[in-house]
Amino acid sequence: MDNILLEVGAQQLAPWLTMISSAIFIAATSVFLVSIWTCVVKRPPSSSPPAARLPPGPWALPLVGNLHQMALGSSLPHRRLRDLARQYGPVMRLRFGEVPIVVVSSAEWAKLFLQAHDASFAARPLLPAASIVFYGGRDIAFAAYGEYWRKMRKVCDVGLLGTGRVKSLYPVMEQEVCKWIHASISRTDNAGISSKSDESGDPALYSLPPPPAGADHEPINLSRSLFDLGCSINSRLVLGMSSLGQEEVGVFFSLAGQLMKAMGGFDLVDLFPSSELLRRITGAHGELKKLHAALDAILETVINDHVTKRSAAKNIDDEEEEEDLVDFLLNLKENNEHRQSPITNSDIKAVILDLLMAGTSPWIAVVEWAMSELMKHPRMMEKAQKEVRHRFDGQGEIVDEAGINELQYLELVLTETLRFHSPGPLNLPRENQETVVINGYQIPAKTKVIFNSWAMGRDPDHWTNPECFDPERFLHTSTDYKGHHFDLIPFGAGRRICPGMHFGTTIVKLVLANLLYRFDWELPNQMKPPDLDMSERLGLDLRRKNDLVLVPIPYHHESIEVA
Ligand code: HEM
Repeated sequence: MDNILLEVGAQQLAPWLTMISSAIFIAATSVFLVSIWTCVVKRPPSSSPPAARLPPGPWALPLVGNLHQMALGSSLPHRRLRDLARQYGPVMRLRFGEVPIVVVSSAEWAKLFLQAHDASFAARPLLPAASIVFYGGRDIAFAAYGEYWRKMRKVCDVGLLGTGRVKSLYPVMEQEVCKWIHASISRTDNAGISSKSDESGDPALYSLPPPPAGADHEPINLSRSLFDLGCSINSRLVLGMSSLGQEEVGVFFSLAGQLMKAMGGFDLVDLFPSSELLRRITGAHGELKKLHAALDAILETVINDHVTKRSAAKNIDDEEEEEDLVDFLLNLKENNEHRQSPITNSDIKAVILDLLMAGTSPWIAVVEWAMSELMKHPRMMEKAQKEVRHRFDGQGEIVDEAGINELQYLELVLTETLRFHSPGPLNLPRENQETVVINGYQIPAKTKVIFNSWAMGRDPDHWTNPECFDPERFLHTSTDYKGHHFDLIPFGAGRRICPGMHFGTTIVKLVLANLLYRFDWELPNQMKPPDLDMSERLGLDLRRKNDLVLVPIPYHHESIEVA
């Protein structure tokens, strides 16, 4: 019955249903045709894409911009910027005073900026303080992207990597590390160190006397001691062939240390670089200028000494005279004398200061952090020591360059330290000369672009347990720090990648290998590994907040003597 009624009803409704479905069909077809017309016929030509927008970012106050957000909480800038990026995204817009800033915090975006658009971001903003220290940006790091920068960068690529006429630097490093171990760690002074390289010209091999019997195991301040080592290596590489006495060299490095501190400090003028008034009222950078003038005078002496020695060597036709970095720069100056843009003494001084500053502090930070992590993780310390001792024991060699490059676990420790404690957590900023559009975001010309390599190294989308120090995470991956894997860019990437990467990692491994080979290490005052404080402080580099103080206990090898 119900079925008959339904059937009758359906028959009566049929014409209506037909009419309704026809109407729906006509309406749908019209909508479809109209939308096609709008999309295809009325659509603006493809050469004018939808207007690009600025990257997202927190709201900014009129004068200070986003400074107040940076001041919130007690965390350091790289941590605060990571927290803000979690809210606003991996490419984020900020403004500090009058300086527009974009912060890049993910590997995907870093790859777009530093690979796909590398040429557009190959310049650096010349910060007012850097302009004073580096003679208006005549160094490498702050030089305008162009011919001069290319020429000076070769100083690093050729001079520091030891090719060309400049002697390989490894024997110098090895010698200085060896002396340092005696003077600062074993405290046996330099007595007994003999350098066979002086006699034979071979890469340096040294014999060490055994540590004094019954010597007390006193704690040493490894952080300060590493600074001394940095000074003596630099002194050999840069000032070594000048007539400066020990005292003058000491003054030079003390001034350089103060200059670095002053550069790392906060200055209002950096936030309003266009304000001449502010510059005058605050007497901006007074301290920096004074320190710089004192260093300038010493560097001028160093250059003059080199010039005198070179002309004396020419007179006696001494082809074999050893060259150092200053000679290399003086050669460059002589070769460019008749060109349109000759190289001046100020240029040479700028590059020397650059290499002293960029080239010392970061590797010291890496050694400090690596030793701290190994002290916190005794199992890792044991593994690293076993490897070094196995490789070098009884072979008559003391951690030579070929040997340290075979230390696989040490390389893993180094890589993990660079991931977990990127010494320059915000790298060095870049700047674009023209407006660039990347993935729909507009980056206006003259934006300061910051790469938070520290945040990328701890990005949970890329790393398992990112907050754990675990060297073995790199055991079965091809990921390295050389600028091809954008989740790990402690040396930057692209054309302005750090030119001292090889030099820096070599010295870190050399120092660590020596420390692990020759000593067992303890924390002072019966401190337990979990109690070791790992707080950070950010100056020019990310360092330990408190100096690392450790007790070295000489390890008695069966054979330390060089055969
Ligand atoms: C562990 C040690 C080091 C770390 C972590 C480090 C890190 C960096 C970073 C992040 C940059 C910026 C790269 C970019 O913009 O993409 C840089 C640039 C630079 N570094 Fe290093 N660096 C180290 C050691 C050294 C050493 C030993 C030297 C020289 C002796 C050096 C000289 C320079 C110079 C001259 C630049 C500027 C390059 C340019 O603008 O073309 N660095 N470094």
